[in-house]
Amino acid sequence: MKILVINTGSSSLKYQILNMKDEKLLCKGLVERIGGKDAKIIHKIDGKKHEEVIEIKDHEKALNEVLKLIINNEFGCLKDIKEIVAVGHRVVHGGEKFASSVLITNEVKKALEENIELAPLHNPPNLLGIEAAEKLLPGVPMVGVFDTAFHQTMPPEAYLYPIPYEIYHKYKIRRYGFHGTSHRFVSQRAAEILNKNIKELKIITVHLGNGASIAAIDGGKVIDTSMGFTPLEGVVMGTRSGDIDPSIPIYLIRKGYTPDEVDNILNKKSGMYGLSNYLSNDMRDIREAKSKGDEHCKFAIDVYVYRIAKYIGAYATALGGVDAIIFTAGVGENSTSIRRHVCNRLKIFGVELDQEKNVKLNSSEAIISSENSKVKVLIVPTNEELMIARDTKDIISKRVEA
Ligand SMILES: Nc1ncnc2c1ncn2[C@@H]1O[C@H](COP(=O)(O)OP(=O)(O)O)[C@@H](O)[C@H]1O
Ligand SMILES: CC(=O)OP(=O)(O)O
Ligand SMILES: [Mg+2]
Repeated sequence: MKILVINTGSSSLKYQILNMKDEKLLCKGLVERIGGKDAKIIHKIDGKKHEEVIEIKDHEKALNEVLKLIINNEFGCLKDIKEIVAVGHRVVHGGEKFASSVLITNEVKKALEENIELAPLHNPPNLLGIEAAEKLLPGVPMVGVFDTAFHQTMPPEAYLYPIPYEIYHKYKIRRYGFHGTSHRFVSQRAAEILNKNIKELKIITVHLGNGASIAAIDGGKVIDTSMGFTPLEGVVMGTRSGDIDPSIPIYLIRKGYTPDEVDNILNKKSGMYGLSNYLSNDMRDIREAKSKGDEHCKFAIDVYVYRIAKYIGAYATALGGVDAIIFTAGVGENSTSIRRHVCNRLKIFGVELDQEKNVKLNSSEAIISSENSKVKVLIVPTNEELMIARDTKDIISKRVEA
């Protein structure tokens, strides 16, 4: 059973083909700079990389190029596109409607369109990806897997903002939470690694990618998470501010900035990029500059770490204890120093890293706390695509049975 997984951004499309008989990854890739004359396709199969730079005007053309590569004699992983039995799509905002993955129907698409306003950066490209796949793979069932779904178990005390109810009801302004597919994958995997029933575990998952979020998971269910109404709230991210005083945007607008300009500053020019004085949004560049004495980059890392530790402290309280802390995504999986700095601030909870394991087992799936640590600390590489493929397989199998 071969499944195509698609994750579309506003100017990018990531894809994977998995054989769900044994969950083997057959090929994967990324199209960047969709909409431009110099779009780039990076396609990988069996550790080999194939790159193309061509003009790609929209998501449909991008997917068309991807499908051509997938069946290419030299770089492909399928003989015929008809081998794809289903497509799983990452959809960022499912609103209050979707607490689990669904077969995509016209009604589901309508509901997604209604959610566009809630996630203007993420949902429109997700819909474009669905429409492109429907056109190019007619009749193939499609499944939507929502970033928000895993967080739908949050209690009202965590998802309600202290603003008038009429605003919540009228505009659906509440905490939704994102990266749910990743938090779900790594928490379940951590329970397996620890050889424990997830129902007995209090876990804090720390997803530090370009976007970043933290979740408090009690017995397998999310009770709180740091992203909110949109993926802008919470910890410091690559280019997003995370938590700030809500008066700041109002103040800037009164000073003459337009709402779009403020939106652009907070989503694209803030976070590590803003704090590093526009050096980079990439932790590797910031670390390097810090080691050469760049002050802005030193502060950027200090703020980044401090805020992550603050959230973990708050979530340990929310959970009434913590058994395991899981680091995942680009920074969480690959930055030994960020994990070290964060854990150094968590000694009050009995967190103790095994410094040697933290370095030696970097980027792999591993327990990196010391024998004496009261809290287990793990690195679990995330795999949102595998989770999406699993959900897609489950849903279409049920559909065939019914
Ligand atoms: N070796 C590394 N050390 C530190 N940070 C890294 C390393 N490799 C990747 N990263 C960070 O991970 C980020 C990308 O994370 P990723 O989870 O792939 O993000 P996204 O899925 O949001 O694009 C990069 O911007 C970079 O900051
Ligand atoms: C929801 C979100 O922030 O996703 P990403 O990290 O892919 O930008
Ligand atoms: Mg990601």
